[in-house]
Amino acid sequence: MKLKERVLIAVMTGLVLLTVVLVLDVEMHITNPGHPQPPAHARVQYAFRQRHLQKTSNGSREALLAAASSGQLNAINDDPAQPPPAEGDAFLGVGVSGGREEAKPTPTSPPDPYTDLQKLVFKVENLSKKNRRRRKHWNPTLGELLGLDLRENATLWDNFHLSISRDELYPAEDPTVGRLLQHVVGMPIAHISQKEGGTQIKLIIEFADGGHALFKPMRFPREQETLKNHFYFTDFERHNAEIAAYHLDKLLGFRRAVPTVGRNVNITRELYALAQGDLLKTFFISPDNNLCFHGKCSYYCDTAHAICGSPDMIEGSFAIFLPGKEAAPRKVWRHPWRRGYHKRRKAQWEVDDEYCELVKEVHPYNEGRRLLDLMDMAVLDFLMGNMDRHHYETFKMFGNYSAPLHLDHGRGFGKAFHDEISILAPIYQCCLIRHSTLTTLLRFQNGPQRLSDAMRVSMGADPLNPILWEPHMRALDRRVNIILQIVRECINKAVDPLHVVINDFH
Ligand SMILES: Nc1ncnc2c1ncn2[C@@H]1O[C@H](COP(=O)(O)OP(=O)(O)OP(=O)(O)O)[C@@H](O)[C@H]1O
Ligand SMILES: [Mn+2]
Repeated sequence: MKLKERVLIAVMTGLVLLTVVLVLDVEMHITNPGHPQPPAHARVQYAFRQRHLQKTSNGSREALLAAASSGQLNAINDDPAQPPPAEGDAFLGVGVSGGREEAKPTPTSPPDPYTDLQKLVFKVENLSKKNRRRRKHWNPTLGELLGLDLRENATLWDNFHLSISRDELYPAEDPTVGRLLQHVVGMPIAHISQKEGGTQIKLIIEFADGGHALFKPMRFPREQETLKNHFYFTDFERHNAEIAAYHLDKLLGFRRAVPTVGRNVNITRELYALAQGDLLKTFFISPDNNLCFHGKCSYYCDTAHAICGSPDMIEGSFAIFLPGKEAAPRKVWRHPWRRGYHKRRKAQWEVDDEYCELVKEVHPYNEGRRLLDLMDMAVLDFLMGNMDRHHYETFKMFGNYSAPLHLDHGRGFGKAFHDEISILAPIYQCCLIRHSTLTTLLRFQNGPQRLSDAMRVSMGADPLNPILWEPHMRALDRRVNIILQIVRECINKAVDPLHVVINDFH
């Protein structure tokens, strides 16, 4: 093509593009006659300035709330850039997840049904039926221990708190949790404050009805993986991991993770308008005109790592708050398989294959359910790739035979293509697994509903669905198989397989 022709084509293309832009512009004016909507970014700036002026001229809480209710701070509609929650069946469909869906590889060989493990599970079951000395299992609730009855008109919050039992945070079939999570998605926010302790920013949200939740904001899109040169202890927290972990823990039958739900938050109206003190000082408008904040904490609470809206809408996870520490104090335990939290130092369990023998000797792992609970925790953490299990907590009131709480999963689901086998160290070093957990894993291995299918259904109810990037879903199924392989190896080398698979009636 000659130069002259090329120039001509370029000019023509330019003209066509200009016409398209003009037509679109005219159309926008036609659809909004008389109500020229300022662009969303401009509205954010306006609201930010309003709040800033309010703060400097009159710092009183009343003035701020008045400003908020008068609409000055409510000038922003819900962000049109944020799509509405996906339809109920969207999670089943293909291609609805913004390109996250990928073609599933066809398996080359059928999955191993682990018939050897199935037979063993069956045997353990029969044996426990035979020597059924099954004393009535004592499983009190917080309500019972505190002497507080659940009245007819009890709030959903009270219902949840008082029904927490020694064995689990919520009963399997109870509708309260589902209702409470729905409630949290719609409830107006009344107060916010930063949660002290912990490394990354978290807000305590107080709702208009007095209930509380722990809010972790979104930092990255779902497909972003843990940065290659980051350790587990410098990894950024992921709000969607908190949500997914709740569903995973529930599907595994543990019910030890705090119920958590996703919600879109308007930073201007729901955070900035309510922020105070040091937190308020960290709000700013980014060069791209988005409303940001970073709060105060020991990791990533600075301008370079701010949480930014689009332009002021942001996703976050809302974990139902546990009962106050005054009413139901908790005990914090150091996890025996805690990692080094240091860029060079290793923990003892990483260099000592006999480490479990030491753990088995010490309280509270030398009796009761706790050692098996650590095996369950390893299953949960391995499935989501969580290496950040440094401590765990229990309710003091339930004593040493209570289930541990599964808290803090923000660093799960960071590497979809890497399976971190060392997370299973408690299992392969102790060669121990709870009978009910092994049964559940075999069920997911053999279907008809695989773990990823069950997760898809369960998380489909969340307003921020899809919660996980597809490769993480495939990782779940792959990792079920890995756990079963490791249990098989344990059984093959065990003197007595009945010392590996334990039925403790939980
Ligand atoms: N739902 C909840 N209700 C009440 N307290 C909670 C809840 N979730 C977490 N906490 C408390 O807040 C602490 C910090 O939360 P979390 O561990 O999620 O944050 P973090 O920044 O990851 O902390 P860390 O850096 O210590 O791992 C927890 O150890 C726990 O005691
Ligand atoms: Mn953490």
